[in-house]
Amino acid sequence: MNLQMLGTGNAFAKKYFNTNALFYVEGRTVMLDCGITAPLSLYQLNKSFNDIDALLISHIHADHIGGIEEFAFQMKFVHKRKPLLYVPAVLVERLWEFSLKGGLLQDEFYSLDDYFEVKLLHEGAAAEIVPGFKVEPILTKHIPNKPSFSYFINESFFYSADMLFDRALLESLIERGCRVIFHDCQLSSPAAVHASIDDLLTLPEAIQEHVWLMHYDDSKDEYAGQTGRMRFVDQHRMYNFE
Ligand SMILES: O=c1ccn([C@@H]2O[C@@H]3COP(=O)(O)O[C@H]3[C@H]2O)c(=O)[nH]1
Ligand SMILES: [Zn+2]
Ligand SMILES: [Zn+2]
Repeated sequence: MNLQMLGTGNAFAKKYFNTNALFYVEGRTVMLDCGITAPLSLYQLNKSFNDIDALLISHIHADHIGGIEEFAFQMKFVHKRKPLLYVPAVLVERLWEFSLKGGLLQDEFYSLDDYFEVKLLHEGAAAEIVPGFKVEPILTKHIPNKPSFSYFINESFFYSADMLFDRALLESLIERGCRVIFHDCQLSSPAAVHASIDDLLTLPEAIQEHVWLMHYDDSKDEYAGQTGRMRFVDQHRMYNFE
């Protein structure tokens, strides 16, 4: 499985773009989250939305879903194809009603299904969304009463969406065979709605070695050497994890 981040920054980052990912698996491309900066990042990589086979979303904040209107319009009117959209069932109505409907609703196009082949995911139920790419949605704490999902991929790779520090979850994933943890972070403390670097530094070094930090702000370089055994993920770099 190859992985390339469209961005590695937080919601307000200007240097690193929004934390959104491209997974390349057996000739297919899965996008995990499509934020405001995703269209420009794809363009910089010389890619188009037509290169995406499936979109998977974590939660409803613009740095994770703000690029979907352009994705939908480009697929309908430029590329004339309906891509797969995998969305946790609990998010599907609010994704349309509270976010996308304002732009996408027009005569003849009344719902998400008019733009996407919508497939529902369920918490804790792993689903092979393209061959060789199995995702287990895990409901993780982010904003009170606002569902947000992280994904355990192929029982070996954990991708936090936006989540508060959860030591017990990370320990249980390692016990289940997780070897790579891509985790959002807040560089400064105390953390409000993410895991702070200080939170993550309380993990034993044996777990820190598996942790790659993403969703950081534009002051990231000031934290070089202050992240224990944890490494920062770089935008647009190709990573291979088997
Ligand atoms: O209760 C709240 C809600 C939001 N926020 C900020 O807005 C951002 C929205 O995107 P995000 O989830 O990546 O990060 C969030 C935070 O930076 C916050 O600090 N406290
Ligand atoms: Zn975010
Ligand atoms: Zn968020």
